Amino acid sequence: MDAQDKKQLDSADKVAPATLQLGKYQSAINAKLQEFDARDFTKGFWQKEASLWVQDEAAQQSVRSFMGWLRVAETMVAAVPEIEQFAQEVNAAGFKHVVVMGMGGSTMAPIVFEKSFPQGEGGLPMSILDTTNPGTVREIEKSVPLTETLFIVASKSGTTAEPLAFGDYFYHRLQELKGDKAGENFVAITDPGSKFVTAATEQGYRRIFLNFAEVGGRFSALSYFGLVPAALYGINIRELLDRAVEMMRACGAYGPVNHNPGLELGVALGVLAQEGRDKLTLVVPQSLSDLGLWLEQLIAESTGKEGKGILPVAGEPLGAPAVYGQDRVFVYVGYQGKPDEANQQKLAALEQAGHPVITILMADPLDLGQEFFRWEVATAVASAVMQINPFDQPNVQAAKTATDSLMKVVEKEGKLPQTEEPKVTEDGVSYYTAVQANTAADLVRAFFAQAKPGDFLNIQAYLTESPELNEDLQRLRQQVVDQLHIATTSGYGPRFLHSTGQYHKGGPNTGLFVQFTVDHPQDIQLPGRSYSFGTFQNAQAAGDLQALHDYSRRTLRIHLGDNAEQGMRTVLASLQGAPLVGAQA
Ligand SMILES: O=P(O)(O)OC[C@H]1O[C@H](O)[C@H](O)[C@@H](O)[C@@H]1O
Repeated sequence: MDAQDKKQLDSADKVAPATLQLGKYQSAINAKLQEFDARDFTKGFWQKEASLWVQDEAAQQSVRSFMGWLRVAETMVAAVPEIEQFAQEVNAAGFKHVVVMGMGGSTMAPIVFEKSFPQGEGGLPMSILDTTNPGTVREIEKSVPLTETLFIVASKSGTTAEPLAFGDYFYHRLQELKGDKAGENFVAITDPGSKFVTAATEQGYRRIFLNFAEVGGRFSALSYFGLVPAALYGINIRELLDRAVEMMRACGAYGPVNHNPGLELGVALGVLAQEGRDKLTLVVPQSLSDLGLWLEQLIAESTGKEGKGILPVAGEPLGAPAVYGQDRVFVYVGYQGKPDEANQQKLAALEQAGHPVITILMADPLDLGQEFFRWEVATAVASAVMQINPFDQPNVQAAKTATDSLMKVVEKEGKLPQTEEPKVTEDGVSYYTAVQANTAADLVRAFFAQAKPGDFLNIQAYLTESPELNEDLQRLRQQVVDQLHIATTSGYGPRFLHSTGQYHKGGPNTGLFVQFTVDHPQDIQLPGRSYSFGTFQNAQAAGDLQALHDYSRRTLRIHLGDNAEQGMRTVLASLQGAPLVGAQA
């Protein structure tokens, strides 16, 4: 063993330990690891050899141009003083709150930071806005002291419709309060040369952080997109990065492949997916409940294309072996020395029953720096096993294009077009789907009767997130897992459009999609535009539904009227009485 091998092994010993209990899949995974070893895979990986993923020249060019994340943690170590100084300046200027506004990769890491860490010493409270839902926009607006709030508009491309709308809305509000000094309260994080740089400069933004063109959104947690909000929230970003760099060394090009934490995990996930274990079911303690949002985007958007993919399943209630099909791999991410008895016992039973179970135990939340990097490598490696380009999202655009056409109609006619008649309307709730039945209960049952082993349910909630609604959605998921034995995922729209939405349209056609929409009696008008947040959100729902239909997906849209909670209760009540029965394989 030479010095470089030894250094890499030392780093592998220092990172959070992972245990991979792979049962009967171990031999296939070992064989793939040996094959990769024989091909010098890790060397090629670090040299950005695009042929490891794809053979087409244009796709190879895309792979090569989005591998900046490999070294971004190291690069960002040098930027720590600049970011920390900025955080001090913000404090000194008297700011009391931070709101980060953006979609997908531009806000997922801040969401994880805010949920997984306590607010740090000298840090500011932080909220994240990543929805066009007028109820949520209003809640955030009411909960912060506007003139003492720093608004971060985060968008890599600088062209994403939502962050630009959030920026416009709050800039206008601040102009009402501070006149031409509004820009003092605004910060941009974007790529060099984006159109947004010009707009933010014109609006007198306090600061514009330029990120790196070669770092894709979902691989940007350890760049300015994650680190500026983290520092403002009071997280020790130097330590976070040091730990990420340790993981980077452990995942290096030297040393044995089976001691390379990212490679080992990625090969396991890729081979398991090929063997039909393609539902990566994440289990976490409550304090890490939002890690799943970040992982969902990374894994679903990177692997969910060309009819293939790994489906991340986050936030699903963990059950006994009898409720699961043969399509799962369970991954527990938690903390050393913090026993999580209930989950651990269930996972032990699942392992006994032959399900693959992977366990990663961090020392404390700062180890998330490591985990971001481990999972980025693992996702890229799994994509190589599956022979797909992990860095594009070819099917996300479909929903955006359909939404844009609908918004053109709104601009002309003042409202969204009515495209489809409901199959059933009961108690103010309307149901739209291709299947036939006369009552709401029968229609929903008929929709679920299409479920086959290996399918999954995806709940799409274009609603105001609330604890009550979260509980209702969990009940629905629980019923589906228990009675149909299929995986269930759930997301608030439009957040998931920039995350798992890629898999929904680009992955295998195994999804049953239930979309919840609502009227917005208390809407918010967007300044300088002919539409409101509520219309925008409903156009996004309708646009994605259109895209799902274009990809021949099975959908059920449930319009809850103007009271989401009440409508949801009606829907859940219609599911009581008899169990749901799916189709045979
Ligand atoms: O950061 P932005 O350019 O605004 O992009 C935000 C998000 O939107 C897109 O739709 C992509 O699917 C995501 O990968 C991306 O993270």
